[in-house]
Amino acid sequence: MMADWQQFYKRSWSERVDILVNNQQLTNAEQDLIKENYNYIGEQQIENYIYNFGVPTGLLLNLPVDGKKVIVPMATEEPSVIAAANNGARIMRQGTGVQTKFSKHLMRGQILLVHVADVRALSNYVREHERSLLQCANDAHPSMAKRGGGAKEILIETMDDSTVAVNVLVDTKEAMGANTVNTMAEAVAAKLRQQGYEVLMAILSNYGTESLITAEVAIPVAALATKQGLAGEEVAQKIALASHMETLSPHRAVTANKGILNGIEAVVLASGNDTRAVNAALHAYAAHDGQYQGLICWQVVADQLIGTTTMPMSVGVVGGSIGIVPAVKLNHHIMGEPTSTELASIIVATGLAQNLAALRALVSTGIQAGHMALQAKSLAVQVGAQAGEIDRLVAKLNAAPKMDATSAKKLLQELREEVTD
Ligand SMILES: CC(C)(COP(=O)([O-])OP(=O)([O-])OC[C@H]1O[C@@H](n2cnc3c(N)ncnc32)[C@H](O)[C@@H]1OP(=O)([O-])[O-])[C@@H](O)C(=O)NCCC(=O)NCCSC(=O)C[C@@](C)(O)CC(=O)[O-]
Ligand SMILES: NC(=O)C1=CN([C@@H]2O[C@H](COP(=O)(O)OP(=O)(O)OC[C@H]3O[C@@H](n4cnc5c(N)ncnc54)[C@H](O)[C@@H]3O)[C@@H](O)[C@H]2O)C=CC1
Repeated sequence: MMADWQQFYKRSWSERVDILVNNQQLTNAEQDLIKENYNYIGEQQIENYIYNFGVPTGLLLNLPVDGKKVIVPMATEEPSVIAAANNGARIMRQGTGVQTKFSKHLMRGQILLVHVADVRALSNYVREHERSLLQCANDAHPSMAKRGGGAKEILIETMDDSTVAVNVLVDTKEAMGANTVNTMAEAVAAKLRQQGYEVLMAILSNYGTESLITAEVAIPVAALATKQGLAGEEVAQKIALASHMETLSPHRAVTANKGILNGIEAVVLASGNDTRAVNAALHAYAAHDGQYQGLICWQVVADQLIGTTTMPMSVGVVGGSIGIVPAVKLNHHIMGEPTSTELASIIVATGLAQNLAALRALVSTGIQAGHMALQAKSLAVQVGAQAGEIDRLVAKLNAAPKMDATSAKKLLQELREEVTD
């Protein structure tokens, strides 16, 4: 059987599908699913391609960011995330909206040297030859310098007495820049090798400490009042307490950051950017003070709830899969063709909206009320409800004392019996 899979990657798509079907004994319905979701572009993007896995995409409406109200496509499989983001944006619109600022916007390429006999001599060499090393980086990808970007600065970082990172800081303009920076870093690595240095590797760092964005939003506390009768002032104070809790407990902070990522990752994915790169950077930054903490801080100042955050955010509006995938192009069009820094601002503002809605729910009704009401549709599908049955089953589930698969199955059965009666 293993023989079938050998050189799988060299087979045509239809041969690959046949091998899969035969070996895993796929049903006709499963085969149809694969065939219906074949996509020519997907086949060019990845290896051992079989089919495109769809992620539902919905809209976050009128996200208030830097004086604009942006329509933001979010790609996520999780119920209630998009409703919550809209809820957060609705509340934020009653305040200042989100204001964002980048201090600088550079990507770091690391050339990692080992067994350096004389760190000071290396340092002197790099300082004396900074201009030619930067030129070497820029010659490896000249178009970036032509558009005003390119390698700008070199930083030496001594890790121990024989291990050194030579960091090349690159302005990648509208691209996220991973491939560009890697190309430049490898060129500088070759030059350092010529000088006799032992280069272990040359690769960008996803920890975007030279690409930090800060964001702030102020909301009148009155805007946080709940339908259930909790006063806005009380909700605001509790949100601030919840935020403080994230500085005390990494267990709580990880969950809060997961909630922030509900929004951030959905926009990163819909915009064709690299979710793993953003995720890794955010988690590292959440621990930059020595203890893992929540990425967003909420405080009550006079009659306002103030949300602030600083996070690394390296995303692009060109490059990678962005220019290739029609749905990604569509999403950029829906957002109004943002620049790379505008997209970063939209992503961070979505994180703020998401976190605000989650914390407001957590400190008032609890998360399950809103979340489970929206989860009901997925549960209905899970237990086998057909298109014409879903809305009625959801209504029954929302009125039921329990919302789980057992009750959903029972209610679906009842619903079908009602119809046949
Ligand atoms: C679910 C809601 C929004 C209900 O909220 P609600 O107050 O019961 O609903 P509402 O009908 O009054 O609607 C309020 C607004 O929410 C939006 N909204 C409401 N419904 C929809 C919908 N169907 N589709 C799109 N938007 C919707 C919409 O903007 C609406 O305003 P309107 O336009 O009516 O003026 C609220 O309970 C909420 O925000 N909950 C938070 C849910 C959440 O965070 N879900 C993520 C999953 S849980 C998780 O993964 C993370 C977590 C929570 O663990 C993180 C953490 O611990 O920090
Ligand atoms: N550790 C990581 O994060 C890694 C990520 N990747 C992947 O790399 C890809 C991103 O790399 P990039 O270098 O961004 O993409 P890329 O390799 O497509 O390069 C961007 C291209 O766009 C061109 N360009 C056109 N107009 C531009 C403008 N206005 N500003 C900037 N560039 C412009 C550049 O010259 C360059 O050729 C993503 O697919 C990512 O998943 C790859 C390796 C490692």
